[in-house]
Amino acid sequence: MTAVQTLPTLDLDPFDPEVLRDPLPAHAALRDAGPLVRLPRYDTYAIARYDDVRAALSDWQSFESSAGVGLTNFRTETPWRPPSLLLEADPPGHDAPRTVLAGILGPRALRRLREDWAADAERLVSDLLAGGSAEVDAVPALAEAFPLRVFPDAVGLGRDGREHLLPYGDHAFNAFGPTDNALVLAGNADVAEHSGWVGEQCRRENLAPVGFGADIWAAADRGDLTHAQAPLVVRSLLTAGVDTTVHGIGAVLHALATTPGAWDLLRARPELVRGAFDEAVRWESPVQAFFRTTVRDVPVGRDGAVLPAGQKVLVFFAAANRDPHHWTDPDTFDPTRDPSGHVGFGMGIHQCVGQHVARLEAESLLTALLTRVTRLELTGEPVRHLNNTLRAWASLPMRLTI
Ligand code: HEM
Ligand SMILES: C=Cc1ccc(C(=O)O)cc1
Repeated sequence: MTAVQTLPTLDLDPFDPEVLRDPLPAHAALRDAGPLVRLPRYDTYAIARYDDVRAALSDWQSFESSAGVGLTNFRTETPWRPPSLLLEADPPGHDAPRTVLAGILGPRALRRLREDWAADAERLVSDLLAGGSAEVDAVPALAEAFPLRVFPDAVGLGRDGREHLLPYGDHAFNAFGPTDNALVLAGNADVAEHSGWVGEQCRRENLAPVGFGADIWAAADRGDLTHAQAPLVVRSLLTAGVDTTVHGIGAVLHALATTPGAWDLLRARPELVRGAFDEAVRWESPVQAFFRTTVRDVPVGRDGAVLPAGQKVLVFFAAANRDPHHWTDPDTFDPTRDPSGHVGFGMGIHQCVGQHVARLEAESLLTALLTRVTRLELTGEPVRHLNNTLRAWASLPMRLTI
């Protein structure tokens, strides 16, 4: 057994802005250091190798989420908002909300949206190309515009105030990091306003009679949830379901514009579109890492390392998704790769319950673009949007040639 003081140690700050801007060297250093690495900077630990990340995510009994999946330990510190009934819960409490959302967001339930979202995507792309080929910033014009056009309607939100959604989610994802870091402090000024608006939208009377929100409240009427739980489950959709897909779509557009031949390949082989989105989620990992908390002394890896009970440990989805011991040529975006097994949507009981929504949004938009656009290329330097948890683009200057 390797005592904690002899564990590999890195004086690494995963939330340093320069690491957030380019995390790849830090991820490689974490993988190379060992299956379990001490990060004394935050009195925490890191797991970055694919096999060990997958093992930790699959062992919720040893690695719990109910102490929070950020650096804050809910056992000893006050969360900034009431904990999520899914993300920050474990069985048995996690079970009912998860079963309800899995039913509402499952592939079958989404069939009714496929036609509407395809039409919405075609309208958005047609408007962009009304004057022929176009030069756009693909982040606001496509990556933000399409999810914000279809998802709030699918949830059943009213028309007003939707501009709160992105900044609310951005703050929520920052708040999984250190609560005293610059990104969190900058968000604190407006979080009450954004959070207040989001909370209001989760009330039954503010949701449309048809949509994911209404479905959640109907589940409460059936007794599958309590009525007290319903608004928090709606809040999960609003927290997890916007910024993630915006940055997932940003990632796949950037990947397709910068990988020679990829756009032509998808135009010739539209059946590759869904796989290409998952490959982008693997390659970019819009959600980089979440914490777990050890319930008992847990062995990690096969060299005798043991993580003591009660410790926060950062589980790096992004580092696992580029582990050369698991993936061939991991740093290459390859739309013909079979990306199954990637942990960009997590793994195990907390694996993303909205992944089918994300795939349908991406597929709808990409299909509309591939039909009309013969060439997609960058026309300027992309600009990163920094966040403690999200890997994101602030700007993607592009030319869409028809
Ligand atoms: C590209 C888009 C997305 C990415 C990369 C993503 C990523 C993830 C990841 C990594 C997890 C696991 C968290 C953990 O293990 O602690 C997760 C969970 C979750 N996601 Fe997603 N997500 C995306 C889109 C969505 C959407 C569109 C929704 C809602 C419609 C959603 C709702 C959720 C919820 C509620 C959970 C918690 C599940 C549970 O704890 O049982 N996500 N997501
Ligand atoms: C993957 C991110 C995520 C963020 C928030 C929630 C939630 O609030 O339940 C779930 C997932």
